[in-house]
Amino acid sequence: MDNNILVQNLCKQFEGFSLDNVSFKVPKGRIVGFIGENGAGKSTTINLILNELNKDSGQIQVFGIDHTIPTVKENIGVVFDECNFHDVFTATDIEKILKGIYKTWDSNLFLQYLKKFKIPTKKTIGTFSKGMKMKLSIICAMSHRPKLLILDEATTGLDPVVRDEVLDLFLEFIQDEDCSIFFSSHITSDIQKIADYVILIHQGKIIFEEQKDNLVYNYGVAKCGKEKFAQLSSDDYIIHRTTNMSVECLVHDKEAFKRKYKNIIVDNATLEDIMLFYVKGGTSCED
Ligand SMILES: Nc1ncnc2c1ncn2[C@@H]1O[C@H](COP(=O)(O)OP(=O)(O)OP(=O)(O)O)[C@@H](O)[C@H]1O
Repeated sequence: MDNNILVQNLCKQFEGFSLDNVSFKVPKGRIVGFIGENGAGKSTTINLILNELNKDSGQIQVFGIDHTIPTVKENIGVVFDECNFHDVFTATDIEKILKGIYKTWDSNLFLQYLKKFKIPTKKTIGTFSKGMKMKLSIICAMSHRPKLLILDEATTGLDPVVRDEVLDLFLEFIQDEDCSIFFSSHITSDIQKIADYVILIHQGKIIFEEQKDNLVYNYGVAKCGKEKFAQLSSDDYIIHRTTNMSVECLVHDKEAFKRKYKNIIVDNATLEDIMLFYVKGGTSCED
């Protein structure tokens, strides 16, 4: 079993939205970033994996077995974009509760994380800032030593310094080759920084599942005037969009493109650029 998550032909219909034949995998020892616009279907997919929602059809395996088998959840650490702990509790109270739930709870690890992220043990959560609540949620998800972390917008609300520390913690986590992280975020720079694979979902459909290095090292944005654009072969770019005077094209092999079209400027493409091309569209090359 090479994958900690395997999703095949997953479908879920809501009024006005459908998750449409979604398939992807989260390999062991890897971080997979899940990106897409608001309402694309990221949280729905995550809730289906966690069996918080019932699927209409398709298969979901976690750790090589059906995701509905109760023992599966014991090995998953989950963080949502909101802290679900009650305001009257302290971090120490939360520890007592979670210690009773998870057989693998590691109190020393929990205390180390609290210290590292400067979370007070005796103050009530009601007095915490949003960032402190987020950090506590992440710490709790990791302190029972899960094999899989599922994070839905978990770094939103953290300042850049703390985000960086948390991302380092995630990288440390997958040093154990059995562990994986499935990570949705609107902060594409976080995903660009730590993900091994990137999945883009748009309007309930998977647009691509790609190695991050392929996206950031090989994709590019070519910029030219309308006359030069008219001379391009449509096989050499994926999508184009027209601005007032010029045309921008997303290309999947910037070096090959530069060799063929020596007088056209090609910039590196960030994950955000790539996502915007696919999501906002432009004019696809078939048009
Ligand atoms: N329980 C539900 N009942 C009806 N519709 C739902 C339900 N949950 C989600 N939806 C709809 O499914 C669509 C996808 O929502 P989802 O929360 O999965 O998107 P998302 O990609 O996580 O978005 P965001 O980035 O804004 O969190 C939306 O149109 C939403 O209104």
